[in-house]
Amino acid sequence: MTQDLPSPPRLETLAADKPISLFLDFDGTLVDIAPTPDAIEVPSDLLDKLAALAERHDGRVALVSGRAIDDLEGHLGRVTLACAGSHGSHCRDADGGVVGDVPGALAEDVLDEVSNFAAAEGFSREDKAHGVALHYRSDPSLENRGLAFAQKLAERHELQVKRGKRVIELTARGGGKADAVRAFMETEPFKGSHPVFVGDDVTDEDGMRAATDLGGVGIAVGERPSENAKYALANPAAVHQWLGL
Ligand SMILES: O=P(O)(O)OC[C@H]1O[C@H](O[C@H]2O[C@H](CO)[C@@H](O)[C@H](O)[C@H]2O)[C@H](O)[C@@H](O)[C@@H]1O
Repeated sequence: MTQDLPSPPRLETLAADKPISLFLDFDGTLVDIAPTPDAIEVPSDLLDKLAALAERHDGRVALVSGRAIDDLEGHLGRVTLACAGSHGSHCRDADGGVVGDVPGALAEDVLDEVSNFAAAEGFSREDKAHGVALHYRSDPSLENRGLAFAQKLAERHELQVKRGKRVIELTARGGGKADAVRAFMETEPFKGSHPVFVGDDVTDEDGMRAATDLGGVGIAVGERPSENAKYALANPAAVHQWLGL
């Protein structure tokens, strides 16, 4: 780990004087980064362990992922925790009820343009209910071309561009991991607790900032220097250990 941040106190210590909520990113935080989105290795008991963690914290655990919720469920099974997909565009409570506002899907002509560009330039495309991602892990030299394309398209269609690990994404404006944290924190069982956001990527900075603003902390995972984290953990294995999964 290259960043100069201390390890967090033990989870039990952090939760000793005040109720905390755990907001957990998925890729790079709970599972290791893999060559393609579908190649991740997800322990078969991960969801059960997360459910047990949620039970220990009276339901105050939420997954906050860039992936669409359907995609997460394809890897984990039916998620019975609070959950935010597509970078916080779609938030669901533990009973499946919608939390906060949900933006619409991207317009067909935008999706067609992204699809044509991806096919012509060698990106791998990931469609989501509330956005679309262009992956270039197999050829990092595509980054600048992908970014220029996404920025122009975002300007023309009033969308936002999100950056991640070897991925460029387009989503509707508004929404994000900060909004997801804030929306959950206004509802039970999160209300009145101190949010702890754990994540590894650029989009997680928003979640960490929101958690800090609301009296909690951010925990960065891995080597990427973080502007908003107070603590750091080396990798997903260290996250599992810290969470007691
Ligand atoms: O917010 P997250 O849960 O961390 O999701 C971020 C993106 O994760 C996935 O892409 C990343 O992980 C892939 C598997 O390790 C990797 O192949 C890819 O290069 C990474 O960018 C996911 O596919 C995206 O939809 C998420 O936005």
